[in-house]
Amino acid sequence: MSSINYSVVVPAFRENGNIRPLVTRIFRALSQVNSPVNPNEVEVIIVDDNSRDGSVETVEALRREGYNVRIIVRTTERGLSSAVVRGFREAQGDNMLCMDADLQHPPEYVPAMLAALSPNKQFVLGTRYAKGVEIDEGWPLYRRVISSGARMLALPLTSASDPMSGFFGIRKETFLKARQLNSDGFKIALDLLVKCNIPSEAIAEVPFSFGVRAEGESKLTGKVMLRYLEQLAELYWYRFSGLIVFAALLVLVLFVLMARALLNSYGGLDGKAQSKY
Ligand SMILES: Nc1nc2c(ncn2[C@@H]2O[C@H](COP(=O)(O)OP(=O)(O)O[C@H]3O[C@H](CO)[C@@H](O)[C@H](O)[C@@H]3O)[C@@H](O)[C@H]2O)c(=O)[nH]1
Ligand SMILES: [Mg+2]
Repeated sequence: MSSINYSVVVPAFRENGNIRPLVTRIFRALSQVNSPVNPNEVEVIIVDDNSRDGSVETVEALRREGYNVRIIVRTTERGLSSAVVRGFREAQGDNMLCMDADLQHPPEYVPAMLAALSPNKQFVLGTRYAKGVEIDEGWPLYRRVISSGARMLALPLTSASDPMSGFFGIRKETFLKARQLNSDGFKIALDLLVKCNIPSEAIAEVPFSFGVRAEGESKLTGKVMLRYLEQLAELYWYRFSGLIVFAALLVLVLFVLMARALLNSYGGLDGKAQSKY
């Protein structure tokens, strides 16, 4: 039986410069005396979309040095969310974490994030909006505005304080229950929270200080933001369609009742007094 209990999944596109510091820092953090998680029970899975920038060679070198890391290279698919889903499907651990490659999610929080998962806490969310943590001053104002807007729009869907952080974990048993996942765009955490129907008491939150990208460039484009709005519309329908249909039926019934009352007041529906108008 595999002794791997924890899988850290990292979607990566053109992140070669960040992979070595990411992996070495994750395992260094796990090897600290106070780490709640045994590093020998952890695997790291990089899901790369055929970057061809030396990422494969970097991972091979790390493996030779003894780090439990592997890389999946996808050649026919692209996108952050679908890369995460692929990594989760291939993960051996019952406890799975998703984090970015660019060190904006500091690897030093990985032990606490992994340890927060348990049968009672099926989901863990790294949150940037809590006491004692901060967002790096170098993170641009326009990104802060977009992030706040995106967060507000998601408020009716989940009680989680920062479903947009991109730093989150889920238990495999819950992930396997997800139906109709939307693997487009960047917001896989929000999709999982809604589609797995995770109650607020099953969500653990771990405050973390959000950094700036170490190397390379962000892949968040206008198209990705548009996809987010489409995804929100789908999630609102998913969660509230019953309510929307009920409200529509209620309006229809009220309309019919009002129409009947109106017709009655003009002489009834029995045709005694035909309309003069
Ligand atoms: N495999 C794969 N990985 C991708 C792709 N696009 C992005 N990634 C990887 O996904 C991670 C996040 O991408 P960034 O380009 O760094 O995105 P960001 O603008 O910093 O946004 C991140 O932070 C936001 C928090 O403000 C998060 O909301 C967002 O989900 C993401 O985590 C990085 O490791 C990046 O390489 C893709 O098409 N394919
Ligand atoms: Mg980033």
